[in-house]
Amino acid sequence: MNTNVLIIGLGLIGGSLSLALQRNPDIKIYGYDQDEQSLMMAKKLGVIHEIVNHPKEAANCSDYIVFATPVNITIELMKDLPKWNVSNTTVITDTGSTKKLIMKQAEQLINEGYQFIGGHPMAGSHKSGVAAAKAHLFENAFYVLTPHPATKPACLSKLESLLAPTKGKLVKLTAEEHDQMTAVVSHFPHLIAASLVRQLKEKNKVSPMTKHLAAGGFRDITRIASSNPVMWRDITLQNRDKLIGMLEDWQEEMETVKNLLMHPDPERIEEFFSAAKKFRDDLPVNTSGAVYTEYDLYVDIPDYPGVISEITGYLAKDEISITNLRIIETRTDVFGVLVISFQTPKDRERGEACIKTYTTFDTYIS
Ligand SMILES: NC(=O)c1ccc[n+]([C@@H]2O[C@H](COP(=O)([O-])OP(=O)(O)OC[C@H]3O[C@@H](n4cnc5c(N)ncnc54)[C@H](O)[C@@H]3O)[C@@H](O)[C@H]2O)c1
Ligand SMILES: O=C(O)C(=O)C[C@]1(C(=O)O)C=C[C@@H](O)C=C1
Repeated sequence: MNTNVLIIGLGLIGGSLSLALQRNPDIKIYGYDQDEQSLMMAKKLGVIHEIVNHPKEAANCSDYIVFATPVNITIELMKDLPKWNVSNTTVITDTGSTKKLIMKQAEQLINEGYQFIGGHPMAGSHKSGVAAAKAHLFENAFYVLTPHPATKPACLSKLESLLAPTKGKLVKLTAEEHDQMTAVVSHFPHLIAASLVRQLKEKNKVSPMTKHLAAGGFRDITRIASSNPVMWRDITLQNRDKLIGMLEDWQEEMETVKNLLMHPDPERIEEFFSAAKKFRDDLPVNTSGAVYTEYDLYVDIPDYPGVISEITGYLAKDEISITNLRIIETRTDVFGVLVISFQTPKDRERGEACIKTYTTFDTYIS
């Protein structure tokens, strides 16, 4: 017998979850999105099995309901849910990046007899929309669940078994713990990335060449500034108090940095960088999720038409998958640097060997 799942919000996360859940052939996915184009595309790409034009159409026959909408919208939809004729055995969850206000709203549903367990897969991208959805997005990433104290173990197990095909690492946290930790590793870094880009924008008015000098370093640290502003507006609003606390700590840290600059002492400056490097190098890089893990290969390429398709052609011939391609435009003479990202170190090793076999281009791993 089919297990019916209704996914509301068919963007990057709802779409990726839907694709991952379909690894279980018994799952049937009903999809709803307020955006008609996303809905049509989700169906066309095989991300969902069936379109519904209102959550009500599938809510009463669904074993699970997943909200994968921006966090403020999720709260609004949760208020509406009692009108959808949902069974008290249906497990309701969400994918929102914040948990405290969502769990506060869930309290009302739980008091009315509904089953709600908060969820947040700690993997994503700066890209939005169903076209960016990937079945493997959550593999090896932490997938946080925030059960309510009244949640029955059987209900939690039921959700855990639904999510098993994501191959995420399911962990339980309270909403408070979740929002504190994600403020540190996700929400605050997004504010800082946006601020760095805003600072560049201002400085660039004075020296318009500045932005052209932005190479790997600036691009790496600010990639997430290209994320969806509406999604980040809502996350920021919902985790405002934790972010204010983070900002106060940050201001202290910046005072320390200022001090290092005002009273320069080479040893202390080196120690400042060393302590950060040591901790960063020790982060668990072999997992996906909170730590960005693409494996980059740098290739010095001459500037002639077709060079990129030539390289991707060799990789395709040897059946080596890549996850991203970009060119660092720091050098305007005859060479540029092509950065090819792979999903695993093994793929990168094969990619490097392949390029060395077919070309004389220099390759580097940073
Ligand atoms: N992007 C990430 O990296 C990431 C990672 C983990 C969790 N999340 C969380 O997952 C949720 C979805 O994020 P996303 O990246 O998939 O966003 P997205 O913008 O790619 O998708 C959101 C989808 O929700 C739809 N939507 C908006 N209002 C709606 C409504 N009233 N009814 C139905 N559908 C509606 C939009 O049309 C869109 O298709 C958010 O709560 C976000 O905080 C995001
Ligand atoms: O990789 C990215 O672009 C992300 O921003 C993903 C990211 C994160 O901050 O790590 C963003 C929001 C989520 O709730 C979880 C993951």
